[in-house]
Amino acid sequence: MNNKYNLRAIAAKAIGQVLDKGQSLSTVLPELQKNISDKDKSLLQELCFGTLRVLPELEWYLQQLMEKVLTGKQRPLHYLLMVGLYQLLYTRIPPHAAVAETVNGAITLKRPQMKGLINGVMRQFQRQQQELTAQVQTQSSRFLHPGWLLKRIQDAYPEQWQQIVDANNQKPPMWLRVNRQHHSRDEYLELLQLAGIEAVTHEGYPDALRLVTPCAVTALPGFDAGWITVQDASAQGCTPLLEPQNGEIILDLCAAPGGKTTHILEAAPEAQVTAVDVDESRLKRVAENLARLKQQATVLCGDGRTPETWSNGQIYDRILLDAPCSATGVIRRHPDIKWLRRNSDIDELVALQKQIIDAIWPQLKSGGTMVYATCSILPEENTLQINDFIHRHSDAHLVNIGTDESPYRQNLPSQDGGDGFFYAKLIKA
Ligand SMILES: C[S@@+](CC[C@H](N)C(=O)[O-])C[C@H]1O[C@@H](n2cnc3c(N)ncnc32)[C@H](O)[C@@H]1O
Repeated sequence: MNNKYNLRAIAAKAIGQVLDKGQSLSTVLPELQKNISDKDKSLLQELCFGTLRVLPELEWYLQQLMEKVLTGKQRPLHYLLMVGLYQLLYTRIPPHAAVAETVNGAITLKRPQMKGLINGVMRQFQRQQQELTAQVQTQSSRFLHPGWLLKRIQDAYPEQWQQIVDANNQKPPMWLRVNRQHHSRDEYLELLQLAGIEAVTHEGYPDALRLVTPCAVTALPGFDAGWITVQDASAQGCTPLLEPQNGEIILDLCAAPGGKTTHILEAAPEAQVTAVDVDESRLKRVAENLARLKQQATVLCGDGRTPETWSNGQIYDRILLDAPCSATGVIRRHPDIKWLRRNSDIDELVALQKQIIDAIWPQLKSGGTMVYATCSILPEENTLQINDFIHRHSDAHLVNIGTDESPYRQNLPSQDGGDGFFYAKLIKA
């Protein structure tokens, strides 16, 4: 046992902050990861992301194993038990170590008197594991999604919903975007091979490489020098559709943390790019990403609904609007989304997207291109949103980037492919 800290107790705290306080794991984890070793950081991440990924399953086991689930002041121990069961089910940690560390977590959580209970529940689970894991397969909790979201996915994709849910429940692949200012994708693939790192290409995304086994960025050749960026393949689809050209004035609206700003500048280094986002703290990451890639852009804090407050009347040649959305296409990367989002959020997000796209459209020049993108798979935020926009704007012409059936492109998450993502391309008359 580590005397300095107990990782299971830290994971239980993180899960409590997500479920009880509505905070995202990406906000909570950096603070809790301070003062722990790099090796332990990755185990902590695995425990937190993994537990939140399979939460309904763990909840169901605890309901079977305990007469009354722990509430109130004892609630952190409920989360500790979840972390404990997750280890037994989904990690290679030897079961005796998983049990011992979880039991010790009760001391760190200042409930030493509960050690016996934790030990008892964990051991009972071990005894009944086979039976319980078979039974859970007959429960709706096996889909690992909240009921409202499952229903929305089923309604929107009656044929494909099961595939989508399966993909959401997987661990995400790690995709890289090769900076073509330094190397072609195939040159970088060779550098990876020389470093003993296996990767594969994607036929739809010319700059993308998927690592067969995810690894730390520090192990990747030239990460600090900006040779590559970690970015999902689908997110890499925006820039080729935007077709940025050197010398053009381009707006990247809703830009933080800058994944697409930097891609635009890799494709058109002489473009004048303005990156705007409403969230000041997220904008710091845009500046950091630009610095790592040695790129220049104007970075502004502003609300997309009120461009008159920050744009100075500027008219743009091209606009990328990567709209705030439900993030239902990236659940495998952020499993906490399933427990942070509410059904009522969707209507609010649809209203916000509508306000932003309506407000920014007048800032696009005649003949200019706008790409509207989301990492959502819900039609309300995507096809229906843009259909509605086109009906209200006679000067908006849709470019067919999809199929004979639909002019849009809707990617669904897939195990070896990209995240769920939507793109629409509009030209202004
Ligand atoms: C999908 S994320 C953007 C990801 C980013 N484009 C990238 O590639 O790294 C959506 C962003 O919209 C921003 N946002 C939300 N509401 C906004 C608003 N009213 N005006 C401008 N930005 C907003 C959020 O702060 C968030 O950073």
